[in-house]
Amino acid sequence: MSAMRVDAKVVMLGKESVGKTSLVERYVHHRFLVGPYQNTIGAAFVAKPIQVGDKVITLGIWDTAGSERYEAMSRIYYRGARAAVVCYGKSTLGKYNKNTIKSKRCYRQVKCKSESIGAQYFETSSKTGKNVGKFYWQLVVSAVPSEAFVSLEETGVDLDQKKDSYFYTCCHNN
Ligand SMILES: Nc1nc2c(ncn2[C@@H]2O[C@H](COP(=O)(O)OP(=O)(O)OP(=O)(O)O)[C@@H](O)[C@H]2O)c(=O)[nH]1
Repeated sequence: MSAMRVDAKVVMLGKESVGKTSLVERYVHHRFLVGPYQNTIGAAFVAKPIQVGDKVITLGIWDTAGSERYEAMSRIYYRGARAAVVCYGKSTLGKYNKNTIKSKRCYRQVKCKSESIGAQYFETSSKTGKNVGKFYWQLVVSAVPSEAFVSLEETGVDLDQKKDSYFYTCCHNN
């Protein structure tokens, strides 16, 4: 059996229950799982083939467990990753009234933090699918090495977009 070729490894990070698995599920299986919340144990791997022009590119996604119990293990999954996605849950921030000063300050802090490290910032909803496609396309463009694309011009990939490999994603997990 031949080993699967992965063009780019990406890692999903973030605290427990912020919506990492749901974001992967929405993209890979086009679904939103309802029912009792099941926390990830250790980490889960999923390979997602993507058609880019006439070539298929494979994104290897490591969905790490958010529970502090697995924090030491998560570091193993960073190694060799071409992009890291730091997820945080809107419900974590939104437990305050959205318009309170405290809540607004939290939003601003996350955006400032992402800007300060040159990360790209997205707000997504795995339930409705809002912004998920856009977010992953940007992730693919940033993470997949240029040589893996057949012709960047043909596929419409803008090389200028290929500089940032850190992402902050606010998941609408409320
Ligand atoms: N309404 C809504 N709920 C969401 C969304 N994304 C996630 N959730 C819910 O938030 C809870 C946690 O989602 P998960 O995707 O399992 O979270 P996780 O970050 O993978 O959690 P760990 O595996 O513990 O690290 C689940 O009950 C989801 O149904 C979303 O976009 N909208």
